Amino acid sequence: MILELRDVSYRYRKGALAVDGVSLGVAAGQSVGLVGESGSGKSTILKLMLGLARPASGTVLFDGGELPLPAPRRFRAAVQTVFQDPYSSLDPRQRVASIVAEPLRSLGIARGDRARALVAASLASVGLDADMQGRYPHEFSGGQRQRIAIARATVCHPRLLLADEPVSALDVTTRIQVIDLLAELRESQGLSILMVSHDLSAVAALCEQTVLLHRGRVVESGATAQILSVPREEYTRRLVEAVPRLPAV
Ligand SMILES: Nc1ncnc2c1ncn2[C@@H]1O[C@H](COP(=O)(O)OP(=O)(O)OP(=O)(O)O)[C@@H](O)[C@H]1O
Repeated sequence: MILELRDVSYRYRKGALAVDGVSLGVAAGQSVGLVGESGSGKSTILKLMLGLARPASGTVLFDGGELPLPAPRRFRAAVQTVFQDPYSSLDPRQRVASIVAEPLRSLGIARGDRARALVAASLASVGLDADMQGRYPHEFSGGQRQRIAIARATVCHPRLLLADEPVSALDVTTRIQVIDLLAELRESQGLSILMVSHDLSAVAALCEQTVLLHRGRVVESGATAQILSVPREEYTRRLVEAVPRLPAV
């Protein structure tokens, strides 16, 4: 496993358990969807996986060893993130080239010509022209902004991408394009993906494995196709029924 939670629990101050004995992991080459209704604990699990919160009990493992906090550089080079809102996640004062180069700078991976070449390659891999590098985020649509965010997250060739509702803020057509792009990067770069979503159809289109959360607990996990075709839990059935039209898995 690249990243794994083992029997992890977490409680916000004065609150009930937001994450209650959760075990899940992403192995090399795997794509996992983390699905659940609002408040089920998805964001908290992402924080725990990123080393941004310390579990009350249980262990977060990176490459089989306990993840030290703060997360070390080798973790940050291996695990990158894409967030839901492509409008707030890109610094409006920076040009695209500088935004995409950020992980190369902060992780000390590359500078100068080498960095420029990596940025150009990363933009090409998400379908953006090299001449867009000098522009600012406000000049782009939501879908293009999410492509820029994905270029930034993959410029340092991470092994695992944690995507937090990456298509929820996009319209339906753009959603499909961004999911297709993530699937393409998974194939071409051998990228593992953990996608958090409340939308089972997005998960069905990208993730072979699904983990279903309800009130901080895992209620189902396994092959996505299996979970969608034979939902065992009433909660899963409700989520499946809430999806208007599922693409073929
Ligand atoms: N900062 C916080 N302080 C106290 N309680 C919190 C905090 N953040 C989340 N919670 C609680 O923890 C539980 C899990 O929330 P979490 O945000 O992880 O769920 P989620 O599945 O990501 O929801 P959403 O889809 O709405 O983002 C909820 O009961 C929530 O109210």
